Amino acid sequence: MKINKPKHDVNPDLAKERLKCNFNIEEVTNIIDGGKDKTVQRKKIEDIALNNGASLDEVPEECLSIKERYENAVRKSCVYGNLVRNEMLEITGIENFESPVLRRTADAFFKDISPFMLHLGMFVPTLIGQCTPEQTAEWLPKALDMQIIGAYAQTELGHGTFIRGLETTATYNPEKEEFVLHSPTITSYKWWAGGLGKTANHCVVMAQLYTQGKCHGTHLFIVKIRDLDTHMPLPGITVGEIGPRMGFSSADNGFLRFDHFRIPRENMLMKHAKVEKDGVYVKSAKHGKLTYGTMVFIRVTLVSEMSFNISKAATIAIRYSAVRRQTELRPNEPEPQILDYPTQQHKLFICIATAHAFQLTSCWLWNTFQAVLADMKKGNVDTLPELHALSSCLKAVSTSDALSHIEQCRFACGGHGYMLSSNLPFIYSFVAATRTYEGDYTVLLLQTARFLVKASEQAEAGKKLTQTVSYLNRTANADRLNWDNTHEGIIKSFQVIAAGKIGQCVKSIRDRTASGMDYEDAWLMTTVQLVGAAEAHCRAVLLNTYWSEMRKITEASSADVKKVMHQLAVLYLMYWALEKTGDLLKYSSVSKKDLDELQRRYEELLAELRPNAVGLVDAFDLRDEILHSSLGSYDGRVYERLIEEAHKSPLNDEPVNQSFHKYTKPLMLGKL
Ligand SMILES: CCCCCCCC/C=C\CCCCCCCCCCCC(=O)SCCNC(=O)CCNC(=O)[C@H](O)C(C)(C)COP(=O)(O)OP(=O)(O)OC[C@H]1O[C@@H](n2cnc3c(N)ncnc32)[C@H](O)[C@@H]1OP(=O)(O)O
Ligand SMILES: Cc1cc2nc3c(=O)[nH]c(=O)nc-3n(C[C@H](O)[C@H](O)[C@H](O)COP(=O)(O)OP(=O)(O)OC[C@H]3O[C@@H](n4cnc5c(N)ncnc54)[C@H](O)[C@@H]3O)c2cc1C
Repeated sequence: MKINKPKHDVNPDLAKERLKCNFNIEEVTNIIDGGKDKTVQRKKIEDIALNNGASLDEVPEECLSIKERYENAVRKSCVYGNLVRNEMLEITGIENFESPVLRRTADAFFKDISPFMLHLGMFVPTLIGQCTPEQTAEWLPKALDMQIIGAYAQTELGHGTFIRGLETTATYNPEKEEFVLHSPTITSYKWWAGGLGKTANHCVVMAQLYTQGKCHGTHLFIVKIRDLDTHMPLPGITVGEIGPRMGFSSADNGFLRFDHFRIPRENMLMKHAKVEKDGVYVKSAKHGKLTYGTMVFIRVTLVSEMSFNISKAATIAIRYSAVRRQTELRPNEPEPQILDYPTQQHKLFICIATAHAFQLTSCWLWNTFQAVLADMKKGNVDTLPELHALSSCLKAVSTSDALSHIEQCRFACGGHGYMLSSNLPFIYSFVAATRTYEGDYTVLLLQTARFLVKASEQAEAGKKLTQTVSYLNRTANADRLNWDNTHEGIIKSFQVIAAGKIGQCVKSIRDRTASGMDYEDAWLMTTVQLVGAAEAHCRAVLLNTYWSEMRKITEASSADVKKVMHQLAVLYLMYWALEKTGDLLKYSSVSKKDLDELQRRYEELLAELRPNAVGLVDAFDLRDEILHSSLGSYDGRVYERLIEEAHKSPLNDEPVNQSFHKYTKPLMLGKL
């Protein structure tokens, strides 16, 4: 594999690490990309970006003012958008406009985020999923060609989670064949939509549909909000940016208020329901939640997005840990590389394993999603509830785990990890938002819990369950599992933990209703347990999927690659078994001796993986221009880069800042 040659000598410690690596890095890269041809395609697309000015910021993004950051991000988005439409989509195929490769390449342009991300990320998928064929023909080519730029405006100031509580109204007027969009209250302001504030000229709006005097619940509408020539907001539209946030600093999350704003009838997205010219409401969907389709799609894609973000953080922290030396272990001996500390390995190797676990699970989830779409095309919506339950918990757990692993990577880099130039704070604040957006962590786990409680009751009634919950059929009446210290044994024990927790929830709800509580209150009182049960189910799914997909995908691999991929998966199983010892003690016959043995094996495994650590992150094949990190670049010139970045601080533009003469000196002289 052609590695982009570093311009400088590689740090000697990092160079030695690469010599220690005992597996074929390229083979692992191919596995991560999904095949050799995919690696070639990815590199070709990355080359297009890198040869066309990506990563060329004279002043680092973080040193710019809010306005400058936004303007710079728009400039780069236009260069990038143009490359996407003219060159990159030709390689991926237009149907793969959401390809992870495009997403990954975007990072070569944006350290933070593109104000156009939601255009490709949510606006286009909504058009694809929610339009009739005629509407698709009208809107999609314009959107893909970026003749129109869109946002997804669902959340309001008063409601994000509870979609049915949204207050924006779309009232049909049959005389004019128009909908009137209106924001009746302060809490009905649309709030948060990415790109809505200043960038978008169109948006998809979720609003309560009224026709013939009746409310039919939330539906989607496409709305032009700005003049395409002047970009001025249209009369009846108040639109702006919501203000600085923890991250997303180069984008324009927006607010939007409608004042009796009129749109043609044809602008209701009518794939699943429509309003006839005379105002008659017709529902064609066989499932009530198909208008939520874009959210399911994004939840599915976020699992792979989390894999990518953990792999970036792990690459930075592991390369840095190979370069950094700290603390004398024995007098007069050189200070060890911090990567030699088992505590450091404990923080970091799980990140490599998790990146693989999420990548393989995301491919499996994507295939499941495609199968459900195919079912729905044939009119069968029976598989949707399982997909909703699965995508909800995997979105919740993958974003939450990614966040805590990325924070560990930052801790692992000590003070330098706190520097924006390390890129870890950017990665962290980007991922922090994913735990909330597209469905809050707790809320989504409670969605999964609804499905699990029903499944558990069906298992109790002797019904055969679908694949991801079929373990409930086997474990419904199991009390404590006999501990079996094999890999399959660990996976089974997680299924027993999940089944036990779900069973306990069902019991709590029944006990509470039996003592006179109504079902809603009994459910509410049990929600802390229900969240735990859904998380446990998700862990069982993740462990099982990672293990079985890893075995499948490495079947034809070389012995060394097989070995190291196997070691990572075992590490993942052991890490989580040790994290959940309380649950294991409760739901299996595991003994203190078994757990001590597991801990010993885990520590040995860390040592076994140690020589391959740098090779494993090199296999993620993240070019420096995508990584944007003073600590994580391929050549390991950590200290030189930290100094170079420090010199870029605008505060170093002059030797004395004017504030000295204005304020400090008068203070020193008692003249203030
Ligand atoms: C040009 C250059 C550009 C450069 C760009 C770079 C390239 C980029 C390329 C790609 C980028 C990809 C990255 C994408 C990044 C995306 C960023 C996204 C940003 C964030 C966007 C948002 O956040 S949008 C807003 C999202 N909002 C939410 O998620 C809200 C969460 N709430 C809900 O989903 C629901 O309200 C609820 C599920 C919590 C409850 O719903 P509701 O109250 O209506 O229903 P019930 O509780 O009564 O449930 C009824 C019944 O229905 C079931 N159900 C609920 N939802 C679904 C569903 N979606 N599908 C199927 N079934 C569902 C529910 O479980 C109940 O079932 P029962 O059988 O009755 O139990
Ligand atoms: C960076 C970012 C970008 C975003 N982009 C967009 C966008 O492009 N378009 C868009 O429409 N939206 C967007 N959002 C909004 C996002 O989807 C919502 O913030 C998210 O769905 C959570 O809703 P909320 O803010 O109303 O939180 P709330 O629902 O108010 O949550 C607050 C707390 O209450 C708890 N809670 C709420 N309901 C329940 C319940 N039923 N049971 C138990 N606990 C509950 C939650 O767990 C949480 O702890 C974005 C948000 C962020 C942060």
